[in-house]
Amino acid sequence: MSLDRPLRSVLYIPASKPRALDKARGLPVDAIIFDLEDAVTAEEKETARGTLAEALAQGGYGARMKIIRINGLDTAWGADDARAAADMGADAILLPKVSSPADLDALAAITGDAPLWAMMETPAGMLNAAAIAAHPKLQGLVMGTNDLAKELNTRARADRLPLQAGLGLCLLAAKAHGLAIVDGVYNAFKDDEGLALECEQGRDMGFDGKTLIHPAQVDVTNTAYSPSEAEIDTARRQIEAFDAVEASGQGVAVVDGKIVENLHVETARKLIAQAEAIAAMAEG
Ligand SMILES: CC(C)(COP(=O)(O)OP(=O)(O)OC[C@H]1O[C@@H](n2cnc3c(N)ncnc32)[C@H](O)[C@@H]1OP(=O)(O)O)[C@@H](O)C(=O)NCCC(=O)NCCSC(=O)C[C@H](O)C(=O)O
Ligand SMILES: [Mg+2]
Repeated sequence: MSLDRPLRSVLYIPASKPRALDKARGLPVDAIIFDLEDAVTAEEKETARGTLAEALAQGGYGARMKIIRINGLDTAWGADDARAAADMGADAILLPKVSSPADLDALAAITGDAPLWAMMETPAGMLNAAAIAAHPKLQGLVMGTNDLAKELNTRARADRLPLQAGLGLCLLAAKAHGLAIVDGVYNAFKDDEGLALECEQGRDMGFDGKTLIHPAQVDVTNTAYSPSEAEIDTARRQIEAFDAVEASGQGVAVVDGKIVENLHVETARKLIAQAEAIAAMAEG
């Protein structure tokens, strides 16, 4: 069920803010999370639902993936959000604070066949990541690193050492079940250097992209999560070299002093496909 679309930049937009909802129509993001949860005050929850329904009915979001984050089903708004979201024509519905597959069962009982995504941001969610990722309606995981840090009572560190166990468990669960997985937000939205470092760490770890809170974070993130020219060049040379040795009956090529086997060629082909998908996305 792996998604073949780019998910480098996944921008949260408070569903209560018409100006931000409009601005996103022109931003080069791969996906949008229309947020009814934490970015919306209790007083605005009901009206935000209507504002979002209007914005989505109006359209204009192009090829960007449209994900609606509802409130938890244990809140006063969750069930109504879920019913409304199922009718808004989004690509997925995102449930916050998923701690077990039963949370997704409860949502699916309301939303029927709609594809689901899960926020991974509780200690129980980390421990149950494999069972959550196996849910038949689930297509993607979003790391909620702010909530996770709060629950774990960690202190913020640039290397995110206190979060690594949780990030790793969720990555393993997503990969084992062919799900998309995007990293948590970087709160200091004016700090491009810190964001670039965190993106690089996330990409090295295997995330498909990063969630964002402000338009100023989009370009840094898209660049960090796109294959570079050097990576594309190496991938092409690996494919060519392997094709050549294979034609002569051998199974191992050497490129830049490193061996290239079948599995490396698979990775290289995936990287080229990713670059092509990004180019197609840019063309709209
Ligand atoms: C962080 C902000 C409150 C800053 O808002 P503001 O001061 O209005 O920013 P700017 O004046 O710099 O905005 C410039 C223009 O950009 C538009 N804008 C701002 N943010 C967004 C956005 N997210 N999407 C689209 N457009 C946006 C403004 O409207 C301005 O437009 P214009 O006037 O036309 O030039 C604000 O950025 C914000 O609210 N961000 C979202 C915060 C949010 O979504 N939080 C919840 C998600 S994070 C989370 O929950 C993580 C997870 O659950 C966890 O546990 O980790
Ligand atoms: Mg959260």
